[in-house]
Amino acid sequence: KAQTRGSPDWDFCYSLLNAVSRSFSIVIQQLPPQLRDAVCIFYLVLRALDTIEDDMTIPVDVKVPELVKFHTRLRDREWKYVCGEKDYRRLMLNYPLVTQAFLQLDSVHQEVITDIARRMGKGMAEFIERDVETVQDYDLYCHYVAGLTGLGLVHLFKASRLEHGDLPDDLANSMGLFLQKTNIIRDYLEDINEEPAPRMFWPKEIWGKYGRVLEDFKDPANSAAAVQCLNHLVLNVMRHAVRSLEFLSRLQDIQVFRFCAIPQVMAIGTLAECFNNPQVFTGVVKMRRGETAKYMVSINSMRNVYLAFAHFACIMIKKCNGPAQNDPHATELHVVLNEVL
Ligand SMILES: COc1cccc([C@H]2O[C@H](CC(=O)N[C@@H](CC(=O)O)C(=O)O)C(=O)N(CC(C)(C)C)c3ccc(Cl)cc32)c1OC
Repeated sequence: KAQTRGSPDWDFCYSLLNAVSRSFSIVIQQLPPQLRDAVCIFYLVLRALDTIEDDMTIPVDVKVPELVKFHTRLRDREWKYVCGEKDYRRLMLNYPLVTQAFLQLDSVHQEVITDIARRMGKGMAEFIERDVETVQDYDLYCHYVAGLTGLGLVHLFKASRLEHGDLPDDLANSMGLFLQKTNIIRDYLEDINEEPAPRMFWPKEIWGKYGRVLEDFKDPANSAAAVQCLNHLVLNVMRHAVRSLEFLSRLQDIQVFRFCAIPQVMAIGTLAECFNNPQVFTGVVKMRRGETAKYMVSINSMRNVYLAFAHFACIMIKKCNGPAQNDPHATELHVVLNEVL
């Protein structure tokens, strides 16, 4: 194509991707060429939208219109909105380079990314003005910020003609909820200590059964109640595991499969670490580094995904039969885990 305004700086876009998504950028770069650039730009576009949503120094009356209008900026070569910290700030400062690359994508890919950015920005704006109270709010918020990403990716897979199977919205949505809810659970301490103002997404309908205010769980004296709340939330997210496996089982391209499966395996590994673990309230619980690397190379088949899911499900079942045996939700988790198995 005749480059009307200089060719996009793809090296810069991929260096930004490496900066903002650590291990995951490697998996994106292994995608087939007809999908790789679209996913790289989709990731950076969503990361920019997320950076605006996350920046607590932006006044609400400025942030809400910015989020709602974000999708109209995708074609504006001059637009940038400098906010956020560190590598995310570098993304926002250099955002016109992302726009230049976005405008080189196939028009179908541009349309998918624009539609998701529009719906996500609108959803984020809705939750700037109200908190996550009920479990229904929790599912809706996670649908907006993560489920929509899953839906958009399915459209990109189809447009690139790499996937032809039936990948319905509720399965794609579950892929997002499984990842987002896991992050929300894992990041309790990081989020509640956030300056200048914490933004918490734990649904009050659940945590309200275990404490008066979310901060109560930071107090070691409330550790038993905090862990019971944590286990209740792990049970809630594990309900999406079966749909996540169903989605993965329908994929046809091996690189698309790895791209989708690796984050899901990391998520259930994180959940197994977090379940019944009081350290969630004193530090950030992560999978052991060696385990992450092992799964990055070994997740090449549905068989290996089942083995990984079964491995982590058994870790949680052992906790249900051991230290968590008196936890009211451990019994129900046992049922959900047996479904996974
Ligand atoms: C079918 O759906 C998917 C299939 C494959 C991957 C993802 C999903 O996985 C990463 C994985 C990732 O980004 N991992 C990070 C670790 C971390 O940030 O915790 C990393 O390894 O650096 C992730 O976390 N999110 C962010 C959301 C969950 C909000 C969607 C994400 C953001 C943009 C895109 Cl294009 C994709 C994803 C999917 O999205 C649901």
